[in-house]
Amino acid sequence: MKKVAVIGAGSWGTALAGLLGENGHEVVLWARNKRLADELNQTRENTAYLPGVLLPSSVIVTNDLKQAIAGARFIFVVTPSHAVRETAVALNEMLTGEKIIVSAAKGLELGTFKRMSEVIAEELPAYAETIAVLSGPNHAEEVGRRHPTASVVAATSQEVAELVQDLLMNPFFRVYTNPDVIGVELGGALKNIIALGAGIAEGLGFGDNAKAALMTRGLAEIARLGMAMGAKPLTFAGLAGVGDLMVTCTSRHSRNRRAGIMVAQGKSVQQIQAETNMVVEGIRSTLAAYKLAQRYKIVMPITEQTYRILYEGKPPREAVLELMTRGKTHEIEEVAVSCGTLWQK
Ligand SMILES: NC(=O)c1ccc[n+]([C@@H]2O[C@H](COP(=O)([O-])OP(=O)(O)OC[C@H]3O[C@@H](n4cnc5c(N)ncnc54)[C@H](O)[C@@H]3O)[C@@H](O)[C@H]2O)c1
Ligand SMILES: O=P(O)(O)OC[C@H](O)CO
Repeated sequence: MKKVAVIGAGSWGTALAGLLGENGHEVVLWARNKRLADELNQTRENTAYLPGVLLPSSVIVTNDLKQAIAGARFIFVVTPSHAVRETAVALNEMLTGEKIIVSAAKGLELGTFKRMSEVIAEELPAYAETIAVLSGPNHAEEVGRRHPTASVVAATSQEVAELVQDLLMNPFFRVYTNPDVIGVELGGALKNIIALGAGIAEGLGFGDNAKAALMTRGLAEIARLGMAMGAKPLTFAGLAGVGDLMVTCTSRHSRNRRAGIMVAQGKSVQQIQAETNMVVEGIRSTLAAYKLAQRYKIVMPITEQTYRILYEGKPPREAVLELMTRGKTHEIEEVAVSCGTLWQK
């Protein structure tokens, strides 16, 4: 049994706290909102973020960060990505002793365009070597209901990755390790952009062909940017790459896909954010990836069109037409580029 703190009581933090509690660990879940913490302690159900799932009685919920991390060997950071830096800053004043920090947020920081593990390492330099990243096709709604799920833990230290793997593994949650932290994090952040696109296509009334094309060509551009940023191409063929891309583009649970449908219905980013209490990470990631593509001089047509729809008000049908009528290109050569062999070209 290990002491674990889970920071963030949204859908994913709540599901992870439940999973860790069921695995027999001593878990404290931190909720920003005291009312939510009190309600969770009493009813065990997070009606706002994970209705229908009951937390095991072993999980304690608090809105006192110091209490949450007291004695914890493992700290899961599960806030939305835009709150990860402020969370790490707050933790920095409190952390002492050996800790493993697990980043479970899927996004890129606006302005710096840093990955979440980079943000955490910057604010918690003493723990830079013991940061792990958790990613993969993992909807909280299904993990909370013990549906068979596979996930991946990335860390530069194999020992750290295996400690987190051992903590999480159980008969319904299977965890793999991967040393490619950059690839695992970028796969999780960039797939949300393609999910927005898949939702837009769905909202426009297009069918499965369009979605399959978006997913496949989306993966090619994720891999292109990822490799330019130092990721290993094969990671994108794994759970944090194609696995997460498939689930987020097709699942009824996907917030990014649902937001894309709303975009196709003519709603603005502001309207969508006002209408949902849940984070839609792809909205910020689209802006970050669009800027990163310029910085690394990578062609990312789907990301670019998604950016133009979200941030410049381009009509979605115009964006689709532009994607479909781009200059001719060669799939195999591009796949080879995605796989690294022609990367120097
Ligand atoms: N929901 C999933 O299935 C899932 C799965 C894997 C990864 N993730 C990732 O986990 C992260 C959290 O997502 P979620 O689905 O749990 O979010 P959510 O939308 O369900 O809940 C967000 C939570 O964050 C809190 N929050 C908002 N702003 C905050 C701030 N400034 N400081 C602290 N807390 C704040 C909210 O009060 C709420 O409890 C995201 O990066 C998401 O991509 C989610
Ligand atoms: O599918 P979304 O957009 O809800 O994102 C949630 C997780 O990243 C799925 O693994």
